[in-house]
Amino acid sequence: MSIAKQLIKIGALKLNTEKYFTWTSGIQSPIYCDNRLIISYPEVREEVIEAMVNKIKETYKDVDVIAGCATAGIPHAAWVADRLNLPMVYVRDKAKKHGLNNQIEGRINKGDRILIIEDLISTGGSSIKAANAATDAGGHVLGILSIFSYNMKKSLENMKEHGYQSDSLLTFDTLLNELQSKGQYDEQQIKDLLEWRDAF
Ligand SMILES: O=P(O)(O)OC[C@H]1O[C@H](OP(=O)(O)OP(=O)(O)O)[C@H](O)[C@@H]1O
Ligand SMILES: O=C(O)c1cc(=O)[nH]c(=O)[nH]1
Repeated sequence: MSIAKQLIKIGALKLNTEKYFTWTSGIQSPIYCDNRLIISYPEVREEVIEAMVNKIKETYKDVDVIAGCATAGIPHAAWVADRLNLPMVYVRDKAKKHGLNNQIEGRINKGDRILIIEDLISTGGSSIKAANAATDAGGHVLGILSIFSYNMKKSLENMKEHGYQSDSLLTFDTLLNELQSKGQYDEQQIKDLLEWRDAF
């Protein structure tokens, strides 16, 4: 089953046009995709890991270190790193205020080729912040691989501005097609959602 179908099946998609969701960027959105649910479904996470591993073998075969973007990217990074027998790190959104004051947990050696694993990209702000931290730590970021992207202009511009390649297993457009073909959302709802997304 496709990842779009799986996300719909496990109830990861929430639509509420009455009360908008607040995203991490502050954007108010009628839709929320909770990819965190994937960890509770072995068959879905297996599909995600396999798709990520295939993408890495095809596009990022020189990668040295898999980096999970905290928090929702961490489990996927761990499973992928394990499958590829590669070192792993994870990157917090900011440095800890106690202990070793680390932003990155795990070891990055100078020149390590790093792939950032993220569960979802809206504006791209979180994954770019993680990629910048990995670069500051001496790594060379090959790209950012996410499960899902809204494909907002904002994120595409942000990635370009920072010079990061970005790939997603699934985009908003494909997901909406799936929702429409299942008859879950009608044509007008799909049109409204696309218009809303295109405003960013
Ligand atoms: O592309 P962006 O605009 O940055 O938005 C996407 C980010 O938002 C969510 O994380 P959240 O901040 O909710 O934290 P979590 O991963 O700890 O759940 C998601 O997991 C991404 O990291
Ligand atoms: O941008 C976000 O914060 C965000 C959007 C979304 O659909 N799902 C999510 O987990 N975070």
